[in-house]
Amino acid sequence: MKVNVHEIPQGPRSTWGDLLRLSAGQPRLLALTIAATLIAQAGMVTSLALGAWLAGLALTGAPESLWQPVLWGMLVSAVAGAGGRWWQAHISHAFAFALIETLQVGIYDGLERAAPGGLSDTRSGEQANVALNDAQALEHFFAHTLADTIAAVVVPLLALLALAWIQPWLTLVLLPFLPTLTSVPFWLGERAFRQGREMNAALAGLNAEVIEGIEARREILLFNQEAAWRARLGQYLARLKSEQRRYALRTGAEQGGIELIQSLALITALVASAVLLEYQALALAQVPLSVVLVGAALLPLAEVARSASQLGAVRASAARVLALLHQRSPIQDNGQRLPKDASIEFNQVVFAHSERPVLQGVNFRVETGEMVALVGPSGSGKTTCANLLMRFYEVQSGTVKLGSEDLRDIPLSELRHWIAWVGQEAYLFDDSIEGNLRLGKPEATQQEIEIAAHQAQAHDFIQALPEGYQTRCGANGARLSGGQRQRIAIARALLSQAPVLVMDEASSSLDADSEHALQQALLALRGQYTLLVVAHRPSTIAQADRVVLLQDGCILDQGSHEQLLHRCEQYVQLLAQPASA
Ligand SMILES: Nc1ncnc2c1ncn2[C@@H]1O[C@H](COP(=O)(O)OP(=O)(O)OP(=O)(O)O)[C@@H](O)[C@H]1O
Repeated sequence: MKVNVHEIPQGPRSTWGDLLRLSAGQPRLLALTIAATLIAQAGMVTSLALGAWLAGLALTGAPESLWQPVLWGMLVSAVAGAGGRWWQAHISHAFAFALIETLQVGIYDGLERAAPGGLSDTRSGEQANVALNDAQALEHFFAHTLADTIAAVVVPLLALLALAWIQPWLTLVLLPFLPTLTSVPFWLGERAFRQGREMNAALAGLNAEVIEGIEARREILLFNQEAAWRARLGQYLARLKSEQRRYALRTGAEQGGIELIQSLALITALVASAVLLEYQALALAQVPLSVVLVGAALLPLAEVARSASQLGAVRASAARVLALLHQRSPIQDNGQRLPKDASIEFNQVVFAHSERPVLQGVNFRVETGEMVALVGPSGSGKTTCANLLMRFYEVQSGTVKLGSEDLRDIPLSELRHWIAWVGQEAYLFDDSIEGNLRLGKPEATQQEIEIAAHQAQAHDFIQALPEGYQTRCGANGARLSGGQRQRIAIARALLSQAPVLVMDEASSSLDADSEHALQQALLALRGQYTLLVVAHRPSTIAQADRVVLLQDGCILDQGSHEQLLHRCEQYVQLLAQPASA
């Protein structure tokens, strides 16, 4: 049985509860982990207890016939303990990895639900930190802390019962120390959580800074900012160091407290044994065994208390992972209807980014098979229209329709089948060109791939590359030119066979060949697809059946290129500005 991570209840009170519920999703592995931990601890304690018992008997002249069976008993239980320890290492990690796998899937689902709007304020390095470091921090909790805690209840309990059977006073003198010992991590529990949270935040900030520095290394070099970047890294490192120091000081104080209580308990038990010996309430032969049982009652608890003093960081990691698991999608996906055709309609669309108005009552239509160019000054809201059509964001009022159906009534997966999107900076994976194209249709035949590449005017340049379709693109297509990247992105979109193509034309300048090839590609697609192009180049705009001119989030005019040239002064001015249309 696997727990659905989305069903885990929300709220700060339930961090540990949520982790326990998650653990219960793997009952077999959890039971085996506990069993292995118990065998490991019981084997070790039994072996020591038998040795101590034999030593006690030897003090009073035990019969030699006992030696051999007891030695065998010690050997068997020591081997069982060692086997249990080996099995525990194996099974506890299998248990932890099964849970981490569930969590990782939940984390990626959460990141996907939040993308691309919900996490725009979170740096990718911080998101990576949750997906990798925080999830791994929980591995330690599942693999070690959980089963050890359960064993730390069972083994000391059995040891105390055995001690009570030998001499009840020894159990009684130990009793007050046990809850005191286990309560140490709770004394500063909230502080540990706060410190863990700050330490994780500092680490995530450092990760984000390093990743941003790697991504922007060209800009850092070009603007001579290496020293400034190193100084920023230094600040993040200093913050991390100070948080780690604070965390280590508190952990150290807690561990010192644990050592002290453990020593006091041991001293009390030894003094009590001496007094009981004095008053002949304890036989000399029982002393070694009692000492071992006192250790068996104290040590597992002290061990768990010691590892619990490290749980602040684990709880902080858990809180971040759980927050991501509970991340709600800003987009509701409960539509049931299918588009009737490939037409697009914006009807009185209003949209704001964090209360900053972007679109203010936008109306326009794109008929099936028509090519419409969305133009306007930078920041006028063109890309936002494309994002709303892809339902990356939700309109605040008005409607966006595809095939006469409100987008909110169409299942998202269906919408993605109907609309293919080519962004300004479409991401290419560090895979072969063919691998990148297959993202559009994983099961595509070589012939389908080549037809799409032909349509996107990409086939010839791909063939000319040393390894053709098997050429690696480099991280984010670094080995290709801007024009080549965009043509591969178009081919990938065409391969998906969606009848609507939304293209955010690259605003950066392209070389003449690439520009010509892109124009040819668009010409070839005209009439076959419904094309909505966020256009920046006069050559693209001139190809469109109609042009929609946006300014400050409103439609200023719409009509054919020629009509606007004749009647709209702002349109003429916009076209006159180089690469800003
Ligand atoms: N994630 C965001 N958060 C806040 N504001 C945003 C966000 N994305 C865009 N904006 C703002 O919304 C407005 C419209 O942006 P949009 O990208 O739609 O403009 P555009 O017309 O496509 O510009 P360009 O031609 O420069 O790409 C701009 O003022 C921009 O600053």
